[in-house]
Amino acid sequence: MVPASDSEHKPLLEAIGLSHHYEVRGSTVTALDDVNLTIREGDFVTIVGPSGCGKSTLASMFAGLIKPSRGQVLYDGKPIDGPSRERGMVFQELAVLPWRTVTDNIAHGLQIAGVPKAERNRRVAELVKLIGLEGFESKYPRELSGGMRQRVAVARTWAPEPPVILMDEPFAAVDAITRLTLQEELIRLAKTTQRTVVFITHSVDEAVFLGDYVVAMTARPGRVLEIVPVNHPPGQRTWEAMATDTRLQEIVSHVFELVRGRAAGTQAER
Ligand SMILES: Nc1ncnc2c1ncn2[C@@H]1O[C@H](COP(=O)(O)OP(=O)(O)OP(=O)(O)O)[C@@H](O)[C@H]1O
Repeated sequence: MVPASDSEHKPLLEAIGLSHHYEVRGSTVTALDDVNLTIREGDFVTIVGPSGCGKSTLASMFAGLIKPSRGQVLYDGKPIDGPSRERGMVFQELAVLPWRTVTDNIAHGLQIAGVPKAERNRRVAELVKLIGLEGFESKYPRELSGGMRQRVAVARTWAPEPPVILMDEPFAAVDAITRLTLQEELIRLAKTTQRTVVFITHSVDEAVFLGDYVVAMTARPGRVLEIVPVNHPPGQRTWEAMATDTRLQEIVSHVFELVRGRAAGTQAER
C-alpha cells in the first residue's frame, strides 16, 4: 500500500486495490484501476490528474456515495458502506440553500445533528470569522458574490466538524483572484481546525499550493503514479512563495511532467 504521508498519525482513509467500472450503454468504462492509497489523520492531501482519470470517482468512494467494483475503501480501519457525518463533502457546484441566510446555511448541518443553539452560534461565529464573511451574516446567497457563496458552502461542510473533509474541485468555477484568496483561507481553516482534507483538482499549481502531499494520477484508468511530498510550512504558503521559491517551482514542474507525461502516453495507446 502507498501511504500519502510518512507521519506517525493513524491512517484515516485507505484505498486498497480499488478498481471501478461504469457500465455505459452495454460497454464498460474502467475509471480506476488498482488504486492503493493511505491518507493519515491531519494530512492535507491533494489529488491531481488529467480530466476523466477518476478523481471524482475516488472522492465519491471515500464519501461512501459509490461502492468500488473491486477492492476496499476504509475509514478508520472499517469498510465504508455509505455516507457518514464523519466525512463531509464540498462539491464544485454550489451547495448553499438559497432561502437561508449565511448564518442559517452554515448552521444547517448543526441543526440536523441536534447541536444546542448556544454551541451552534459559537461555531457559526468562529467559521464566519475564519472565512472572512463578517458583516454578511444575515445576507442571502443571491446577495453574495460567487466566491462568497463558495465560502458559505465550505463553512457549511466544516461546521459539523467532520474529521475528514472531501473537496471535489470546489474553486473551479470562481475567478482566478478570488480563487487565490479562497485557497489561502482554506489552508488557514484546515490548519486551525486540524482537519484531514482530501482536495481534488486538475490544477497542478493548486495541488502543490494546498497539499502537504500531492497524489499524481495517471490518465484513465486512474492509478496512483507518485505521491509527492511538498514539505512547505502552511504558515509560509503564499502565492509570493509559489512564484519565487525554486523548490516549490521544481515540485510544480515535476508533478506537471508526471501528469502530462503519463497522460500523453496513455492517450496515444488508446
Ligand atoms: N456515472 C457515470 N456513468 C458512466 N461513466 C462515468 C460516470 N461517472 C464517471 N464516468 C466516467 O468515468 C471516468 C472517470 O470519471 P471521473 O468524473 O471520476 O473523473 P475526473 O478525474 O474527476 O474527471 P474531471 O477532472 O473531468 O472531473 C470518465 O471517463 C467518466 O466519463
